[in-house]
Amino acid sequence: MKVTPLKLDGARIIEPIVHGDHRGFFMESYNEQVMEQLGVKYDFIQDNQSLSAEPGVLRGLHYQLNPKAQTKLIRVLTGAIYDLILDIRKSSPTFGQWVGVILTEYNKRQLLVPKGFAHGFCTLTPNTQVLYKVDEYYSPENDRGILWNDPALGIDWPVSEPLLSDKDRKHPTLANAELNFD
Ligand SMILES: Cc1cn([C@H]2C[C@H](O)[C@@H](COP(=O)(O)OP(=O)(O)O[C@H]3O[C@H](C)C(=O)[C@H](O)[C@H]3O)O2)c(=O)[nH]c1=O
Repeated sequence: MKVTPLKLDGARIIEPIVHGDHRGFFMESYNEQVMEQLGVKYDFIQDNQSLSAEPGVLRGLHYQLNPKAQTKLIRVLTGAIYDLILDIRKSSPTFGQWVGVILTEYNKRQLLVPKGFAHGFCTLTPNTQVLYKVDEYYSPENDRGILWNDPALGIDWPVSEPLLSDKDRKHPTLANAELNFD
């Protein structure tokens, strides 16, 4: 397993070892001991899965407020996504900065999103299934979002008119978002 830090402190790309043979492949998609040896120790307690039927579906940008903030470990089971994280830690030198990565069923890359980040993705293929682990339970009362196309962020999404949930159409901009991350 390989861990590569991203430019936003705490965010990392995780690449598992893939054992290919004439039948296909096998991989340990998650191994707590190996992750801990690589300095990635989290107590994940919930697995999530979403299916997006069409390319151009955009889910995000989501986060949960403290004390229910979530670390997320995201991977793609089928299809491909442009996965994006936004630093919303007010004291961070990279506050308001974002990074996007391509996760696919073929590159098998995983994105580790620490607490204090908003997260979202845009699907690049039909029938895209995303799996992710979180270390805090879902908390609707602490569920918040930031507008996907907030002009102040200048996010370079691979789609201009995404398919959004009603909820995701109505999030505030970062400047007006409720934040409680140091
Ligand atoms: C997140 C979550 C949602 N739900 C229910 C609430 C709604 O009735 C339904 C769909 O929820 P939502 O529209 O928030 O799902 P997504 O738009 O895919 O959002 C998710 O995907 C983006 C990219 C994220 O990063 C978030 O973790 C997560 O919010 O599932 C649950 O029952 N448990 C949960 O943990």
